Amino acid sequence: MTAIKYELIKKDKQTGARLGVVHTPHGSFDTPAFMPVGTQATVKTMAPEEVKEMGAGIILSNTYHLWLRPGNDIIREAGGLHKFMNWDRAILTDSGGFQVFSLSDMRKIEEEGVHFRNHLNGDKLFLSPEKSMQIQNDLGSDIMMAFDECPPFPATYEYMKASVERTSRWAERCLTAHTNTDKQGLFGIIQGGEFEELRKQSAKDLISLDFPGYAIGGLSVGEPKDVMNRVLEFTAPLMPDNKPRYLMGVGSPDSLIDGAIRGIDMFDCVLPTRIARNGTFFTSKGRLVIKGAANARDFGPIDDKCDCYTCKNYSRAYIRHLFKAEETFGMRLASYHNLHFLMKLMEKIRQAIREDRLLDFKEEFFEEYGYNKP
Ligand SMILES: O=c1[nH]cnc2c(CCNCC3CCCCC3)c3[nH]c(NCc4cccs4)nc3cc12
Ligand SMILES: [Zn+2]
Repeated sequence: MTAIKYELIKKDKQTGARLGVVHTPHGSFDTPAFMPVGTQATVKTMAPEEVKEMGAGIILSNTYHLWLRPGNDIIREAGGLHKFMNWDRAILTDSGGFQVFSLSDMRKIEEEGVHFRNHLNGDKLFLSPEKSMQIQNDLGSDIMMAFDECPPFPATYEYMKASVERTSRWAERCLTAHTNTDKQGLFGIIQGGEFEELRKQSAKDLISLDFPGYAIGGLSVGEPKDVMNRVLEFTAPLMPDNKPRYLMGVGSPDSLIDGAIRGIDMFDCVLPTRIARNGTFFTSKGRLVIKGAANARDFGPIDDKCDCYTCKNYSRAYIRHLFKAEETFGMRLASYHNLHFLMKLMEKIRQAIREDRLLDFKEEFFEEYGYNKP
């Protein structure tokens, strides 16, 4: 059987949303799904058991970081990333390319690959489609991402066209280099910025290579949300109906709902754990910054609509104290709640698709969250 299989359960009658299941060698997960990010082989401050109990069937880890530290050789010798980090469900690794574009300013893109400097010690480094496949193979992830260029936003049509054509050539090289083991699935990444012609060309090139799944790249890089939604509107329908669609780097609660409505199945974003570390919480009534003085004597939960461990056992006053005292337990409680909030949001989206009422759900959620406020 191929490493990755997508099972389409049903389509929402109101929108392009679909309910599905992705099957991997390390178990299956329901879609639309949010995938917690574990950049350096850990979902920051969370134990794997906690990530499991909040319902995650897949997490992400980062090829670029793990290649540099501790090194893909050490992880291979440890028996692979699942064993190394004690996570026995699915893992998706990115190609490492995006970090090169977002972390290292010193870089040179050539046909062969990308030359750049190690952001930790300044050493000269080189990453190519073949090198990326070798590292991901050593990590042993269930879903690997093709090596692509995520162009800067905005970019000229000429730059974007040349970039899309190179990304398509790199995708073919990834497929050739990919050991095509039954263990690992390789996803192609559709680029093209906001240009419909280029998105069509990128999709056509990649679909002809018959990947088990596809991602939409080049978004959530600073463009306005209506631009992202417009690009999704004409890009998602270009993608095979019977394969997973992964929107990279998204996102905030409104973007998760808007992405699901346009037919996206998989999402990843560093937001929930990143904002948790400075005491910002997702709640049903919008974001809450816990350090605000108003919370000093608030003995209620972070969110009275939430049933997570944090909200069942600790008050806003206590959590504010932990952050003011720089106690790391505060970051754990915040990470747990924020991840749980997004996992619960995805469950509500899946339920709304089952009931053919995703647009109604969006209205209700946006109203209560405060997205409709001017
Ligand atoms: O075209 C793309 N190609 C490849 N990766 C992309 C990513 C990284 C997705 N998360 C990877 C994770 C792997 C595991 C560790 C954490 C990242 C993107 N992230 C964003 N926006 C969010 C952004 C985050 C930072 C700057 S923009 N747009 C993205 C576009 C691309
Ligand atoms: Zn909670």
